[in-house]
Amino acid sequence: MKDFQLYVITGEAFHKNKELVTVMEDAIKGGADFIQLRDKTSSRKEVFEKAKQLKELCQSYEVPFIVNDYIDIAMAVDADGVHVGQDDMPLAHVRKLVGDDKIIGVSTHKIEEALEAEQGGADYIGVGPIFKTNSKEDVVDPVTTSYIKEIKATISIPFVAIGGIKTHNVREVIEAGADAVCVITEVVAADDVQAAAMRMTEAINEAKA
Ligand SMILES: Cc1ncc(COP(=O)(O)OP(=O)(O)O)c(N)n1
Ligand SMILES: Cc1nc(C(=O)O)sc1CCOP(=O)(O)O
Ligand SMILES: [Mg+2]
Repeated sequence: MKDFQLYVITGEAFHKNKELVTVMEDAIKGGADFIQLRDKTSSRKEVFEKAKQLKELCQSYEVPFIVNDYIDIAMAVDADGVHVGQDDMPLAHVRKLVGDDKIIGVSTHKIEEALEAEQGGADYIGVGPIFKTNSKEDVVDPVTTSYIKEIKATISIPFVAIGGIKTHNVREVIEAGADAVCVITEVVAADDVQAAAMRMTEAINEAKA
């Protein structure tokens, strides 16, 4: 899996008057280097159609494309991978279904979950929520940036910090040890999505410098 630093997840509820593909293309133009389709409300048929479009978009920019929750749809559109949570199918079975060449990301909120995902063969883990977020309904309490330090000291596979990350607080997240951050609203809810992604990319690069 190639390195990434700005992972952007779709959030159509936050850009009601703009097309999904336009928003995600603007995010990529602004520096998003990993994309996930996350859709909790559409029919499976609609999710499949969106996945097909985003796969084509991401492929044209050589940006990995991940599907949240729907392993079958990820496979059907030949996505680069899937993202699963703690309540989804166990990792070993996801791996059996998708094969060794696909990326599997696993959400984690505590060290035991992170170690289990690493030992089970996840390619990366999501670590969060770092800060308070309103973008996910069934979210646990913030793990805070000090937890990033703990993860960094414990885990060897790539991890991405997620939850309430904004341009104004991303420095804290990077300084705590994250190499990559994942956002929904900070990018997709912006009036100018490309500019928002560029601001986030610059803030990450400045914090890493
Ligand atoms: C990169 C990344 N990290 C965490 C999540 C959350 O996934 P999950 O726990 O499966 O919850 P839902 O997103 O399905 O509500 C994620 N999607 N991506
Ligand atoms: C989808 C998701 N998963 C989280 C986790 O902690 O696993 S937090 C989150 C929402 C992230 O959205 P925003 O950048 O708008 O806060
Ligand atoms: Mg999920």
